Amino acid sequence: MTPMMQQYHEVKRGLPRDTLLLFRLGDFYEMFFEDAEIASRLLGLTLTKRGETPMAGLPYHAADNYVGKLLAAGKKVAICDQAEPAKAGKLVKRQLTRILSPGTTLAANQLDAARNHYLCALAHDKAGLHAAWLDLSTGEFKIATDPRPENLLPVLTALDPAELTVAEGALEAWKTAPHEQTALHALHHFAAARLVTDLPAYQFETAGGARSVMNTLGVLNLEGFGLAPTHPALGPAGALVYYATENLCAKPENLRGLQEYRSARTLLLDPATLRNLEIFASSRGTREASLLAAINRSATSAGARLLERWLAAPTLDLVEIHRRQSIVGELIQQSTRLVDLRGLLANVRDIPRILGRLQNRLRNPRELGGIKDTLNQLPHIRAVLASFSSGSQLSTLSSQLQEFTSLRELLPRALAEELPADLADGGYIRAGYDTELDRLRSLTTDNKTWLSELERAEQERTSIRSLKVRFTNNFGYYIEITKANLHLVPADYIRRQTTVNGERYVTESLKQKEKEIFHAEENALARELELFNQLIAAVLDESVALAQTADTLAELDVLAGWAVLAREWDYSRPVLDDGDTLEIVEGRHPVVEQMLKSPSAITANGTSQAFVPNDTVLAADDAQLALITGPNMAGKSTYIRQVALITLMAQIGCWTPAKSCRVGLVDRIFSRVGASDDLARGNSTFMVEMNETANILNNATDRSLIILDEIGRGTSTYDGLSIAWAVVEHLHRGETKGPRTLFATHYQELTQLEKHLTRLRNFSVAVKEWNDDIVFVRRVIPGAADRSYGIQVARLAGLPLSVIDRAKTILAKLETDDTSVELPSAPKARPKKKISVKPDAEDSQLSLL
Ligand SMILES: Nc1ncnc2c1ncn2[C@@H]1O[C@H](COP(=O)(O)OP(=O)(O)OP(=O)(O)O)[C@@H](O)[C@H]1O
Repeated sequence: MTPMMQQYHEVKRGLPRDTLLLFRLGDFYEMFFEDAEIASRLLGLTLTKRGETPMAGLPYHAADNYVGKLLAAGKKVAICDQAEPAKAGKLVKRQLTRILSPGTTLAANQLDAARNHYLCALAHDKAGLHAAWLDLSTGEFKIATDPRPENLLPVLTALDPAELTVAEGALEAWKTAPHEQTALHALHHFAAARLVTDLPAYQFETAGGARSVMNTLGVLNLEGFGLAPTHPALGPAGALVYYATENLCAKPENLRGLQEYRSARTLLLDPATLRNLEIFASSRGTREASLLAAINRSATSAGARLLERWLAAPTLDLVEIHRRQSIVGELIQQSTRLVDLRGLLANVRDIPRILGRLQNRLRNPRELGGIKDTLNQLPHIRAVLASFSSGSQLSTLSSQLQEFTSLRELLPRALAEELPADLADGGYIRAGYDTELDRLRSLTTDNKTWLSELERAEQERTSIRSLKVRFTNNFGYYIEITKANLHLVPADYIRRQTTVNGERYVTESLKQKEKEIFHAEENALARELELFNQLIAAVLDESVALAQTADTLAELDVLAGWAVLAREWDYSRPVLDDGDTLEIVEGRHPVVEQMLKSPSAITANGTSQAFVPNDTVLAADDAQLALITGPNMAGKSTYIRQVALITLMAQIGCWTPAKSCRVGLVDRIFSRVGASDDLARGNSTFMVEMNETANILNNATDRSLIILDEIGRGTSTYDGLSIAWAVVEHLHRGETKGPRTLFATHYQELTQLEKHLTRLRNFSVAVKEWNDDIVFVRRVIPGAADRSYGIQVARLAGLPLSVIDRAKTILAKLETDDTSVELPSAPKARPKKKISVKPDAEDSQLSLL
């Protein structure tokens, strides 16, 4: 084995398995053996062979892009660089620079700017679920523990980590847990869908975790973060720090602290609800048409990420909600200033991620340029904010923005106008900033003038007018003489190379000058680097203040975006309190409303359908349960979703699409909507529906908001009806109150429950009949619907007329028959009584045949 191959194997041996090693050889990163085969397949690189060794290479300057693709394919990539300048004939030292994995990458082009990027560690024991999560690109670091995994899984799902770490064997243990341990199965379900990295179990021990966390944060104890050293989530936190350190090949330098997340302080949105209500992604999996997209008007990526965090864990803190609302209110008042502010924010760069890279040794001149541009905006932003009334929430926010006077003066003075992406290119320090650098640079320019003068002088001396002084990377400087003039070449020329058209020569003085030029360039680059490092140090000295200012800017950005949104769509400020009512006057669905106005929804004659607003009144102890019936396509699902979305928007501090709205704080929003199946994991549509319903019935409190759409539809009519019925009764079971619930159904029979369940109210979505047609008016009105118009809607959908006619005949027959069933065993205070339900479909069908 060659010494270089030995070096390769030594590095490779130390890597975790499944990690591709990119080994720097000159201007290329090479991969060998199986790595070469995998990478050539994933990246479309040519697979070559040296001897028996398969290899594939990629140019080092394009590495970021290729690595991005490998990470996206779920691979981990180790980068091994040359640790000293190469010398001919000598094996250069090489060292592992960093390992990149989907959860620990920091390069801007490998991260979605508008999304947080979490690495998460999980451990489960008798005391419950312990979790830690870390966004290495911004330094956000949190832990949480909860005896009930169900309380943590919602927020973890919303965070959508790019990578998980668990103790070896944990995944298998969760998978094979006894069937009734549903929490463990949910945990397995959550983990199995992601990239999971196993770590030895001892990395998850609490005491060791506490030590490595303190060590990384540079603190002597965790009291400053309000955490005891025995907090069980310190185990996973330690595992995260260990894994990040391994990957960065250094301690992560940008962790700012450790915060505890408490589920009791946030509105929980369980995973099914996040999906059903299309909070972060639409049902098609795109961000477009999600609630997030509908309410995001941020001008900066840090703002977009903050909004994502607010939505993932809406607060239950009324003071905080009111603070956000008031700032939106102040901004709305001053429309021209709001426009100015947004213009300034658009020039704010991604400071949290820039700092993350600078602190973790990923440095290039453009990052400093980003800081410079942002700092330039600060005085203007503060000036705009100062023109709002003093003593307000906005002025408090403004006071958290620092000015960084000396950095703001230093960076524009030091940095050139155009910045290269690579330090090696040089030229990023402005002329006039440093006299030493200017002197070194002038040597280079002087030398270049010398070269052009040499060319002129040699042309004269030799009488060869085509004589040229040229430069290539391989040969350095030389004099080029064409074939026709070779007889004129003076004796002191030294021949170096023959080309197709002529010969290349050097002279002693040219060789000497070449040395001087290279030396001067090298010295200039070295001086630039020195100055660059001083600038980085000056920036990092302010890193804490910069990070705080960046947080404030992100907040301002989200809130200014909401002010624009509220103006654009005529939103109003909701009233939030700790009561348990929910009143919405003229509420609209934020996403559907925007879609109806989108260019694609505008018809050929230039009109678009307007969204029809509707009211809602719910109260835990009064109108607790709204049962909504109505024809297909009438707007039931839209209506119940809009209530949930308005509530959620209100609780993150956003204004809401309603004329007015009052929300008594909600601790959880649950939803069971539509039919989705999970066939890949062995669950039928009905099973998913029942799982989700079970979760709601087991976990809802009197403070929760529940929306249920067509419960029981996935099974036979009677089974479905009975289940729906029992679910309604269960939700109404409290003596005086229960969770605020909206229940949309096609089971007309359920409307009769209004007579027996005191807190149930019937509503329906009205339609108008026109001959045999129906017209949707989208109005929710009190009282039950009388029929479901399924056949008319089916006709609108284009079912063949013969089928429609036949269906009508069958329906007429079914409706003339009558049978009765007993009410299921009644909850107290309900007299036993018979109500009519549809006849047994099976029998009647037979008689029709
Ligand atoms: N208030 C409204 N204003 C305008 N358009 C609406 C309104 N509500 C619903 N729509 C439109 O009507 C369509 C059907 O609504 P939705 O899916 O809520 O009906 P549904 O009653 O739940 O139907 P089904 O019972 O068949 O599931 C929606 O796609 C939406 O575009």
